Amino acid sequence: APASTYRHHHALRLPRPASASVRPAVAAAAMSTAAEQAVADQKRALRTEVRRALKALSPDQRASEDLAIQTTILNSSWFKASKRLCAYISCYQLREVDTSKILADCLPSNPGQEELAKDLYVPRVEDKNRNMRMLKITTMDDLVKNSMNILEPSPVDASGNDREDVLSASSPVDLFLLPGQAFDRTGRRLGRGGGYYDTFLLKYQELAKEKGWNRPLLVALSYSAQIMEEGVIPVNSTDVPIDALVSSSGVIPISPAALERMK
Ligand SMILES: Nc1nc2c(c(=O)[nH]1)N(C=O)[C@@H](CNc1ccc(C(=O)N[C@@H](CCC(=O)O)C(=O)O)cc1)CN2
Ligand SMILES: Nc1ncnc2c1ncn2[C@@H]1O[C@H](COP(=O)(O)OP(=O)(O)OP(=O)(O)O)[C@@H](O)[C@H]1O
Repeated sequence: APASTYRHHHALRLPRPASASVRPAVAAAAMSTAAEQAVADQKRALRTEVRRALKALSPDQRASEDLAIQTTILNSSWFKASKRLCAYISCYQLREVDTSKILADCLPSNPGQEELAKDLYVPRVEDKNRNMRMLKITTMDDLVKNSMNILEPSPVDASGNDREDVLSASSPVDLFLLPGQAFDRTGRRLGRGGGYYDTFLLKYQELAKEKGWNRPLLVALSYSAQIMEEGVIPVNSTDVPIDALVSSSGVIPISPAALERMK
């Protein structure tokens, strides 16, 4: 059943060293370095495999999946009801599912229409030490290309004011739209290997808990070629499970929260 699988998301499906089985109470975070290394190696191999599969997609195939995924999201009640969200700025060269129509829908289209817009926060990488912030933008003109060729907001706006950091905001985010390399129907998500999103999501979830906020829905956007069979994606204790997946075939709700909020 999806719900129980979800709860056991962090179970490591690897042969464990004998020492681990005689000490079953050992915390996942204290797992042996060898097991963590095996997971890291398996992740790297899977990323290479998926990168190859995505390169084989024709531009037409991609465009049709990009349209179907974005249309599903834009027409959904859960997206329409979201007032504040964090989303990624898709990078075509990295073969990420396009988010441009969704971003355009969130931003105010005309001056004076601000009240119809959603609050939109997008990632900015601060350093190679897994530090990423989510900063508020109000127009696509707020974005500049970084050294990785991904568009991201400058830390200050045109008037010289610091952009609002979502972790300093006084109200919660309703929805996260997440990128990734591979996903499965139990909620596992494989990123690009920087650990940026897992680190950020953990920080956000700690803040939400402290403030007594509802948890946001964590929704990943996926080409069909990125959806893996159960058990293929290796996970460790820092991987944050997703609530739902959107592919060109529609929404795949996974967590109890998604089953409740996305019907
Ligand atoms: N659109 C988008 N923005 C994002 C992310 C993302 O995955 N997608 N990130 C999520 O973390 C952060 C940036 N992290 C990134 C990590 C790796 C690469 C990248 O170009 N990786 C190459 C391989 C590089 C290598 O192995 O040397 C690749 O994946 O092909 C880009 C961004 C924040 N912003
Ligand atoms: N919350 C965290 N605290 C400390 N280290 C972390 C955390 N999250 C991830 N890491 C570390 O970051 C590195 C990359 O992690 P992993 O391979 O899971 O990234 P990913 O899922 O591909 O990336 P992302 O989360 O950016 O999508 C690993 O060494 C992992 O242990």
